[in-house]
Amino acid sequence: MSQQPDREATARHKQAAAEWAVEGFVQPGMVVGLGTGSTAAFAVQRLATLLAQGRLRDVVGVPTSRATEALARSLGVPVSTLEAHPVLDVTIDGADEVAPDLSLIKGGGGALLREKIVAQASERVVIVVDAGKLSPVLGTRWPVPVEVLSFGWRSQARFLEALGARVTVRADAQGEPFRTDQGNLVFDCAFGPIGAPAPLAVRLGARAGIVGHGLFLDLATDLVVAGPQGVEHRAR
Ligand SMILES: O=C(CO)[C@H](O)[C@H](O)COP(=O)(O)O
Repeated sequence: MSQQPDREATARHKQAAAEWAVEGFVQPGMVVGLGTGSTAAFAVQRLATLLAQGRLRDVVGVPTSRATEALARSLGVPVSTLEAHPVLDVTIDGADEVAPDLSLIKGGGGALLREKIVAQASERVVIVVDAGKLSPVLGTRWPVPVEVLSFGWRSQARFLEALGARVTVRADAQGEPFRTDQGNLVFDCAFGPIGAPAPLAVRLGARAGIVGHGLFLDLATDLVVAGPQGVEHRAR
């Protein structure tokens, strides 16, 4: 079987989830966190369409990355900052892996730190995914991205290996070390299935030099997942 139809179906499901979330959760006058990645991009596009059609008004977006900011601006979605809007009504963002309790692995696009800051400032965090992102246990499908300061990065790699991770320094399309919007490195840390993500998150959060990690625990309030059977909404 060719891979192409699967990719097309996945893209359709991402789009369906994102559009459902925008239509279901964004109201006139809201401040909306704009996630990063291909699924979140569908949400930004839908927001732009509804604004252009006059079916939504007075909405302002707070982007989670430079890429999302550029996309929103190019589509005419008004953008602002977390400094100007420290409390957001809702954020719509994608994820790499979603466990049944709506804990997440995020950061496949490298925007994990800003995504978590924006999510923590949001009253509602709506995660939009295709059904292929669902997982019984975090770490089964995806490594945990960890954002690391360049200073002393080898020490952080050793620390992460001591925690049981197989560490890969993320590279960009040119084969150079990938840099986040903050200029930091990303280590993709394959722990395998993570039975107890909360203690791991505490260890990662306590380590100087680690500036962020992709374990998003107790943050998502809603999941919108689309697959061959249609769109499903789950609230935590
Ligand atoms: O966390 C993210 C970016 O840092 C993305 O939301 C995540 O990687 C999912 O991406 P996509 O929607 O392209 O599958």
